[in-house]
Amino acid sequence: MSWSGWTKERLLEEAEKAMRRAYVPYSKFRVGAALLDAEGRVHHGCNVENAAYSPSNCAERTALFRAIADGHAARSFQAIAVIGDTPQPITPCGVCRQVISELCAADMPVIMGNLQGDIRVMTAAELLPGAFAPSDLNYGKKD
Ligand SMILES: O=c1ccn([C@H]2C[C@H](O)[C@@H](CO)O2)c(=O)[nH]1
Ligand SMILES: [Zn+2]
Repeated sequence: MSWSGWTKERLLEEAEKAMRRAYVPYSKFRVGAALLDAEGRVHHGCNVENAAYSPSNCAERTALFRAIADGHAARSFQAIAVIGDTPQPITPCGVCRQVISELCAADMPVIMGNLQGDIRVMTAAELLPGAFAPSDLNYGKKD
């Protein structure tokens, strides 16, 4: 079994639990994420909005930042599942794609789902070809 015994469906169930905890007074659009770490444990994330709108954080970034803050190494994660009440499997926003591209391995699966049970899987690299990368920061620097 892949992913420490977890399946896409069970990770999406965990993401759906997190979805219920979303703080979304403005959009009323709940999103949940479940990030699987190297030890097979799940870190939940939900979207957390703000009256000033731009400080709002997506479910995917909440889960990733939470796991990093808990001491998990960047690019050590096995998978992330994301779910929303969308007609097709939910698709991460551009900001989250950029964060996923830095904090997850290029071949890490991103499992996208909706409440009807539709599932789509893409790798982190497929979600953001040409991402701005840490190596771009140092290009051309003398020391
Ligand atoms: O993949 C996504 C897409 C959107 N949102 C959030 C941002 C905002 O709070 C609400 C509406 O865009 O959904 C996520 O958390 N993840
Ligand atoms: Zn996002």
